[in-house]
Amino acid sequence: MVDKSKLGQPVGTTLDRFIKNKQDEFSFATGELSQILRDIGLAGKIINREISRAGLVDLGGSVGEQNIQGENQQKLDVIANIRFKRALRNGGEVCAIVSEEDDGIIDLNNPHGRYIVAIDPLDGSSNIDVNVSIGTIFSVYRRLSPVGGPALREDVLQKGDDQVAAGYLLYGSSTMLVYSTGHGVNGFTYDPSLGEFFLSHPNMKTPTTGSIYSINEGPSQLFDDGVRQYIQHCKEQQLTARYIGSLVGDFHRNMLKGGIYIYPATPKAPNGKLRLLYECNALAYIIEQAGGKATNGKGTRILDLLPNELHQRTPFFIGSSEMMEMAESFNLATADTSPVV
Ligand SMILES: O=P(O)(O)OC[C@H]1O[C@](O)(COP(=O)(O)O)[C@@H](O)[C@@H]1O
Repeated sequence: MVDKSKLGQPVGTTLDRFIKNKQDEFSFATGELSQILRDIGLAGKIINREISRAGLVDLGGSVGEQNIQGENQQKLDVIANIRFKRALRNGGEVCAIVSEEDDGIIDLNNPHGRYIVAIDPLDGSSNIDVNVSIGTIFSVYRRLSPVGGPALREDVLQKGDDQVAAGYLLYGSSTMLVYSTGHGVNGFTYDPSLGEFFLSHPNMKTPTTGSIYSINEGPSQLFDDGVRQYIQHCKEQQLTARYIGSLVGDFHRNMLKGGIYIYPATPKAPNGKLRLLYECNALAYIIEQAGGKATNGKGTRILDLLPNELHQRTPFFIGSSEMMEMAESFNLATADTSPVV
């Protein structure tokens, strides 16, 4: 029975208070990581504002240039990239970031910062003009090189397992910030009237199985036999095909409801489309913290992949644990032995 007296009331704990309470639970915590999460939350609020008025102030459409990935940069891609860099520079804890939108390592002029951030400032941005959900994806690592000097390649080319925090913002029918520092996953919903994120999804867990499979089936004739057979299996089981084509939205829905998301390799794109550092690592960290799995479809955990370049891509299989095991059983049975990374 719904308690009607509570309907419409915001949940009490703000993002700031939650972060502070968590920090107090760890006597060794210095507050630096907390500051980074607050900075990301602040930049997220600004991006949320820009997205919600994009159609009114000519922020839709592309800037007429391509990013390092060869993709058309949208105006909001550029704005989001600037906003996150500025927030993290001003916060002072991050010495460098790597971004899906930039070629190399961006030094933030905080040589004493002990953290690195990898970010996709606005994922799925080709959907902006048609008002579909988009997102920001981020990973936080501790730097390996000595504090005081510039960040090095080894600082940014760490395994997903080395993340100390990761998460995403989803700009959807409501805006959410979901993150983990390795102690479970918590989700916060933005109340625009108060300008605050409130804890709305404490201790998120993904169901062990579900009824949704998400894959762009357009080029399915190019997929490995295993992937094609798994899709056929999903159809025979009468699972529901759901694919927005905007990773954060597809991921978030499946995490809440139970499902699997696949972006496989094709002969033209032997490592798939999605970027290990900016997209896959953070979501793999979140799904594992929520009880699910993420692999490259050939038995290797995403979080075990050691990147050797900033913009490296990987085939991506992520979701509920039982569905992942089933998908891998098809894919591995027909896999060739050539390495995928
Ligand atoms: O159109 P496709 O090939 O299915 O790809 C969709 C995927 O590409 C992405 O849009 C990549 O995002 P960007 O274009 O922002 O890099 C993901 O969000 C999405 O899951």
